[in-house]
Amino acid sequence: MRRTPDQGNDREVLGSLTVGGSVFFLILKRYQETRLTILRRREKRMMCSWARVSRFLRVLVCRAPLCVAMQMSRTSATQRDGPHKDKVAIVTGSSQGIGLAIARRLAEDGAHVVVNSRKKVNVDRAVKELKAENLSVLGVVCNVGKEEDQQRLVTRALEWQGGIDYLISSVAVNPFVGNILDSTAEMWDKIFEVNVKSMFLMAKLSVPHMQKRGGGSIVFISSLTGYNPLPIIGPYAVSKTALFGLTKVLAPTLTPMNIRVNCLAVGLTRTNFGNVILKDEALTDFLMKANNVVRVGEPKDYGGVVSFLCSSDASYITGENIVAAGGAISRL
Ligand SMILES: NC(=O)c1ccc[n+]([C@@H]2O[C@H](COP(=O)([O-])OP(=O)(O)OC[C@H]3O[C@@H](n4cnc5c(N)ncnc54)[C@H](O)[C@@H]3O)[C@@H](O)[C@H]2O)c1
Repeated sequence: MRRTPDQGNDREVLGSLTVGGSVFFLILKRYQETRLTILRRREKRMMCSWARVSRFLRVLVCRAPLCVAMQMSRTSATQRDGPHKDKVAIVTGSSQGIGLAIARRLAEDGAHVVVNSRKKVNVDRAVKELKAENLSVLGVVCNVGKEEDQQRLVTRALEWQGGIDYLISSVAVNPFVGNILDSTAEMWDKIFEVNVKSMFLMAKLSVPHMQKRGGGSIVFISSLTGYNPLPIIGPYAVSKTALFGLTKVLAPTLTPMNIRVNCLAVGLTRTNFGNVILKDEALTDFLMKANNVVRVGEPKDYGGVVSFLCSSDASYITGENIVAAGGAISRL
C-alpha cells in the first residue's frame, strides 16, 4: 500500500510527539520527586521543631512551679531592705536565747542567716519561728565544738548563699558550778573547746570566704563575768576573759583584709543559760546590787548592738571589747 506524503508527515509528527512526551514525563517525574523530597524535609524539620516546642512545654509545665517556689523562697528575704541586704551571716548557738535574738535582728535587717545548734528539734523550731516572720534563714544541726561539724556549717552556708560576710559566735557551755578547786581537766577541756577554740576555728574557716567578698565582720559573744569574774563559775569566767584576748590578737591580723573583729560582753540575761544564776534569787539580787543593775537583760537587748557592729556604720571599729550590761561597770 502506498503512503501519501501527508501520512509520512503524520508519523514524524507522532514520533516527535512521543519523544517530547517522554522527556516531559521524565521532567515531570523528577519535579515531583524533588518536590516530594523538599516536602518530606520540611515535614521533618517541622516535626523537629514541634518536638523541641513540646519538649520545652513539658519542661516548662513540670519545672516551672518548682523554679517559682525556689525563687520565692529566696526572694522573700532578698526583698528585705536594711543595712545587711544580701549579706550572709552565720550565728552559732542560735536556736534559742541571745543567739536566736541576734539571728532574728540580722535577718530583720536584711541578712540571710544560718541558724545553728546541736539538736535538730531545736534548730527546726527556731527556723520555723523565723520563717513565719518571713525572714531568710537556714538551719544547720551541728556541734561547733567538733572540727568536722564546723566545716559542715561553713559549707552549708556557702552552698545556700554562695558566701559568708558575718560570723557571730554566741555558743557557750558551762558544765561546772562550784569551788574552782573541784573542777576537773575534762571540764576545762570542754569549756575551752567550745567557748574559745571553736570561736577561733570558726573564724579561721570563715576568713577566706569573707576575703572573697572584700571584707567581713566577726563578733564574739562574751560575758561581764569575763571582766568581773564570779568565782562559782570560775572556769567559764576564765574562758570568757580569753575571748577579750582573742579579739585583740585577731583584729590586727585581719584588718588588712577589711575584716573587723569585735567582742560583746553581755550581762545577766533571761535565758536557759542565765537560769543557772537566775534561779537563785538571793544570788541574783546580790549581783544586781553589786553591779548597779536595775533589770535583768533580755536576749533582744543585744540584737541591735551586733547588727550595728556588723554594719558599715561600725566600719572604723575593730579589736574592741564592748559591754552591754545594763549599767554594770567592767572592772578589768
Ligand atoms: N544568759 C546569760 O545570763 C549570759 C550572760 C553572759 C554571757 N552569756 C553568753 O551569751 C551567749 C549565749 O548564751 P544564752 O544565754 O543565749 O544561752 P542559751 O543556753 O539560751 O543558748 C545557747 C545556745 O547554744 C547552743 N549550743 C550549746 N553548745 C553548742 C555546741 N557545742 N554547738 C552548737 N550549739 C551549741 C544551745 O543549743 C543554744 O541554742 C553565750 O556565749 C554565753 O556565754 C550569757
